[in-house]
Amino acid sequence: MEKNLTPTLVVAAALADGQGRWLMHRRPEGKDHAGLWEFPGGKVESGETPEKAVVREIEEEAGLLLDRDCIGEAGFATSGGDRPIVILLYTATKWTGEIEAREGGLFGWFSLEQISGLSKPPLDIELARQLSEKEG
Ligand SMILES: Nc1nc2c([nH]c(=O)n2[C@@H]2O[C@H](COP(=O)(O)OP(=O)(O)OP(=O)(O)O)[C@@H](O)[C@H]2O)c(=O)[nH]1
Repeated sequence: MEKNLTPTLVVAAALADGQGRWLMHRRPEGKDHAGLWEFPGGKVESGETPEKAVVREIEEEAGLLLDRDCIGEAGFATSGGDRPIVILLYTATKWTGEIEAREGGLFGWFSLEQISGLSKPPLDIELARQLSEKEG
């Protein structure tokens, strides 16, 4: 049977604290990329727009409700292989709520320079590079 090479669409958000720091999530044990730092987010569900998905994922994962009017496009990255994915990265500057690691793992605020030194999945290296180019 032919392989399904249609990529899974993943959305992620770079939340800005307004002082040059960005929110990163260290993935919990037992998930893909456990222990690595990435931009919080997840898979777009069937019938959902990417913007709606990023708002849903950040609430599910971090307990923060993003203001949809303050979401911007920051970049994207793609991977091939057996399980191809496309990740769209958004910036977010406004939200309500307090950070809570609802699906485990750990959250932290980092400068772009610190982010470049964190252990990240391959696609996040590219996303962080694009974010630095745009916001650095
Ligand atoms: N959320 C997120 N996922 C990323 C990033 N970079 C990256 O390679 N991924 C990969 O993209 C996929 C996203 O899946 P996820 O596990 O976060 O999404 P989800 O919560 O909807 O999935 P679930 O069905 O496993 O609960 C994972 O394989 C993850 O490792 C990133 O910056 N953010």
